[in-house]
Amino acid sequence: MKIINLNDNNTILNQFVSEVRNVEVQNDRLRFRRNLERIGEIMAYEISKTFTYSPKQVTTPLGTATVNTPDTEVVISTILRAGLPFHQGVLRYLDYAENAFVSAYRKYKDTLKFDIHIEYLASPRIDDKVLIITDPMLATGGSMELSYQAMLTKGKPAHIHVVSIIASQAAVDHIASIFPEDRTTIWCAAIDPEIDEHSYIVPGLGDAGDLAYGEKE
Ligand SMILES: O=P(O)(O)OC[C@H]1O[C@H](OP(=O)(O)OP(=O)(O)O)[C@H](O)[C@@H]1O
Ligand SMILES: O=c1cc[nH]c(=O)[nH]1
Ligand SMILES: [Mg+2]
Repeated sequence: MKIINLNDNNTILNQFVSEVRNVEVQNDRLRFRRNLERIGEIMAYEISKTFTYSPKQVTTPLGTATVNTPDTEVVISTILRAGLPFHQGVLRYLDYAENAFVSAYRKYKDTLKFDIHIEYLASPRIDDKVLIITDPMLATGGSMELSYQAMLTKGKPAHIHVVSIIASQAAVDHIASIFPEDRTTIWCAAIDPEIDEHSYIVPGLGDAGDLAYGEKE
């Protein structure tokens, strides 16, 4: 399994990741959502390097040009809520992609214990397509695991890109142990060392869904 941490190279991506983490900046919801989108745009560009391409003829006003364009069939799937702006960023570059939406939320039994509930799935068939599952946060990896299982009711993808912004080391290890080894790539912009007793990533950024859309009741 390939694990690609885009933080290994210094690019402008670091600025956007710094802003979503920063308590002085992250409460500007518009900027927070836009930064998730911008990171999604960069990730889409990086992932596009793995697609298959073939030459096509394009008629210009002055002649004919040959351009290699992608042939890969892509489904972009997102995990509600925090995945929405991230998904939007990825979709902005992969405009021919199909789309899927899964809801996953933590239902707390007490302040520390919770189950993850999947209640909604809207997806096309995914057989033999490239599945990109977007979620900015991978804490325990539980939401990603259950969302992927839900997606499998729609077929068997040719390849799975698990795309996040901040992943805990534990989540990366968990996903590497359960996703198909030869057909999965994990992309992230940071791997953080810990999760706390509430299963939040440390240092992380806090609650991505609340920062994007406001607190839940
Ligand atoms: O790896 P996990 O331990 O499952 O945690 C990560 C999940 O938590 C966040 O969603 P959350 O449950 O907060 O829902 P929200 O997007 O509606 O806020 C995040 O977007 C992931 O889906
Ligand atoms: O650190 C975390 C964990 C779960 N959900 C978040 O938004 N952040
Ligand atoms: Mg949340």
